Amino acid sequence: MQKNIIDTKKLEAVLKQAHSTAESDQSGANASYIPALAKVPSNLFGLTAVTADGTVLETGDSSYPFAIESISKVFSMALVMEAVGAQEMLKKVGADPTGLPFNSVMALELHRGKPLSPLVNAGAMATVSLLPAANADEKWQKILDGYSQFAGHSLEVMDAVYTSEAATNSHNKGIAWLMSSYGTLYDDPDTTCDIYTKQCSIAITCKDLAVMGSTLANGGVNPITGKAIINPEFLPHIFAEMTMEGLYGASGDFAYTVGLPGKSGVGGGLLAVVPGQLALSAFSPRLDPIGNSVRGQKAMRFISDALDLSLYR
Ligand SMILES: NC(=O)CC[C@H](N)C(=O)O
Repeated sequence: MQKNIIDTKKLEAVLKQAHSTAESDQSGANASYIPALAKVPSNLFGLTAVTADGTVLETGDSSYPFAIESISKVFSMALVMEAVGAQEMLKKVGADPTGLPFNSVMALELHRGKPLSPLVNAGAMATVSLLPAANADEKWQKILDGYSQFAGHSLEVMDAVYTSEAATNSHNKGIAWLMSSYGTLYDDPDTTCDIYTKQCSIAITCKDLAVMGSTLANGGVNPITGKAIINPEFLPHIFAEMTMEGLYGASGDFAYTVGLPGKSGVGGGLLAVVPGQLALSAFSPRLDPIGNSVRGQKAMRFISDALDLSLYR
């Protein structure tokens, strides 16, 4: 694929400026509906950029492990498209914003159980349910291996987060069962919700996240390991969906101000991708009311402005 590699000296300087600009913002709060996430030190803040030719630039707390949470939805979407194709994803899960919170039951009710997007909880569980596997263990292994390939090394579940989330995920279980009642979930609801919960509990660092994103930026080839992880034909669908629903009710705001496909997680992670060029990641646990990292969004806005990265220019 055509690469247009950015000036890394400039990128490094901008990353540092973005960090010091966004750092003063102490607004927002850790996610508290998952008790383990409430305990993460709120003041942590890391930023990383990985270019499509594998240069890694980091600043702040970029090697602190945190839970991937909803950013996982992007990588499960990729793995499942690889297995069942883009048309099947579109037909069974959808590709539209819900206009409602990420765990909205009403969004499902309004569309006869169709989740609309693989990037909301319902759609992410539908996505997991579509992954072909002989049993739950094999399915989980496929997901964990797939994410590890994106990151370029073996990833692991954060047990404290998984235990905490599994003990408090009755709302997600309800969503899985509701989809099952509509015929829009394609595997056992409890098993599917459990695998989804586990995928959300995978530990990553800011650097891991930017490497995972750079694999998307680099035509599906991990620029660090050189391994082809995903067929490039799926990338435009992933980027489109990240743009439409990656930050839920703030996706439009993010497209308007940053102009890049993005994805947030309630663990405080945020990913943005410049196709063909680089991926940017942020980690800062304080979230806005929608569930997106406050400093992460601020930093991405700063970097996009400074380097003129919006895809809509
Ligand atoms: N937006 C998020 O990161 C939500 C993920 C979280 N695991 C949940 O299901 O609620």
